[in-house]
Amino acid sequence: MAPLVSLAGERLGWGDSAVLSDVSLEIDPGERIALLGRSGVGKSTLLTALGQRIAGARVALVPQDHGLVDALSVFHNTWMGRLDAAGTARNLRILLRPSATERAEVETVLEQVGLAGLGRRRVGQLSGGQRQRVALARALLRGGAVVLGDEPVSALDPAQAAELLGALAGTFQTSVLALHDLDLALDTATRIIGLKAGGVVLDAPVAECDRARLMELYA
Ligand SMILES: Nc1ncnc2c1ncn2[C@@H]1O[C@H](COP(=O)(O)OP(=O)(O)OP(=O)(O)O)[C@@H](O)[C@H]1O
Repeated sequence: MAPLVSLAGERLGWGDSAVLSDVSLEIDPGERIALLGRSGVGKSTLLTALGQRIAGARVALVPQDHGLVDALSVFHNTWMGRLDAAGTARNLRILLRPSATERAEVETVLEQVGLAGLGRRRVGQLSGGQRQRVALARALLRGGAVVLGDEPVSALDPAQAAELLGALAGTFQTSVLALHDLDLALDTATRIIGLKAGGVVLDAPVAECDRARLMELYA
């Protein structure tokens, strides 16, 4: 089985400045990877690099800042996940007058994230947790083989977080999710990648990880 993406001794960063050095890893279809490490260590940098390098698979993103347009409705922000599936004319028509089918498709994912009935609400009027759930709904509507998420459930309570990670697992075969909740990582991932001091210092199946080992990433 060919890996989805393969990095070999790569230096990752922004412009001339390296954030991570000598990064070597392969990600296979079906893996559920939790990406861990202290704030600023380079989790977003690695996720960005993976998003740029995964070829031949449809990828959905849940960015840390949610990437929403406040002035638009929940429906429109959710539909953005599908913008690439239609031409400009159809997208403009959907922006102005979505069909019953398109509304129903969006409502299905809004129900999955607990936002049923809020399609007409402006995103600017939502709470932080609701905004994060719109970003998750957009990824679910987009669908595909892979989801890359940057703290995708950080604004949710533990039960909601577990439920929505389950929804992602039900839609996407492969996931790479930066998480800060170690228990959630241990409960939901198949593999843990830990970053520290400019590199990957842990890359192991979840069965070989426990809380103490993960805590070393934050020491
Ligand atoms: N878009 C960007 N342009 C330039 N530099 C960036 C960009 N994103 C992150 N950086 C820099 O890369 C370094 C690593 O940041 P990154 O966001 O990857 O860490 P992180 O582990 O995701 O942090 P956090 O947990 O706080 O989100 C930081 O020094 C940051 O300033």
